[in-house]
Amino acid sequence: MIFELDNVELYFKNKRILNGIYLKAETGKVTAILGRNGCGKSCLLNIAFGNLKPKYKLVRLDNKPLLKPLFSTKIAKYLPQYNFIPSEMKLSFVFKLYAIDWTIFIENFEAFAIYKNSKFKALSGGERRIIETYIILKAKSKIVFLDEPFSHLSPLHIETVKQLIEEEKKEKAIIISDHMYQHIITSSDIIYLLKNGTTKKIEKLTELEDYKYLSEGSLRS
Ligand SMILES: Nc1ncnc2c1ncn2[C@@H]1O[C@H](COP(=O)(O)OP(=O)(O)OP(=O)(O)O)[C@@H](O)[C@H]1O
Repeated sequence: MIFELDNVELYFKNKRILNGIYLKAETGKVTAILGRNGCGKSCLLNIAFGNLKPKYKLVRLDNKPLLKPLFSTKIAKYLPQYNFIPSEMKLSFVFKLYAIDWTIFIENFEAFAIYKNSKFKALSGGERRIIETYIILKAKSKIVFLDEPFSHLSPLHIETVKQLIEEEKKEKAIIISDHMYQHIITSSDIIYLLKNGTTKKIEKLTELEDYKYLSEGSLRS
């Protein structure tokens, strides 16, 4: 599947946040969006998913315009920055709801075995993030949006999530945004930099320094 987002213009009051956006993601690839705080990455993901209505936008799936919100097609899953699982919900129920195998999850995340009958609120911030990221990555879909999946995770868990992304991308188009640029660089196939409201496709990593997203020499360290 090929997902394209084109011609986006987003304003809040009179402030222009996004203009001249183009983004393409496809099955088998991880497409990343990098950019400074407040540049509009979350807005862009929300627009792509259909949660946020801008002044203009064009979404194409396999070259055909999509005229309804992407979420209504049920082919996409979206991990927001905030927790989306109700705090009173038991983990066993969450896994049943999304038709995800608890046993396989425990093979990857042994320490979570004790939580099967716990409520979501009993977990730490990072543990909640792992559950939500795992569910969004593993649930049935063709397109996955991940807004900051690495934040709050310890290094080993980041590596496990990166492996999951690598496995799931075989059957899905994955679009990811995160500030942990080293992890983005190692786990993505295509990178867009969001700057001054527009996307720039990064052909060489040094462009991240040229466009002042990274300070000079960051890529050498
Ligand atoms: N509902 C809203 N009303 C007004 N302004 C908003 C609203 N949502 C976002 N903004 C503004 O739009 C801009 C982009 O916000 P967004 O959350 O997309 O940034 P971001 O790149 O995801 O930032 P971060 O990396 O810090 O999470 C910011 O200047 C923000 O203040």
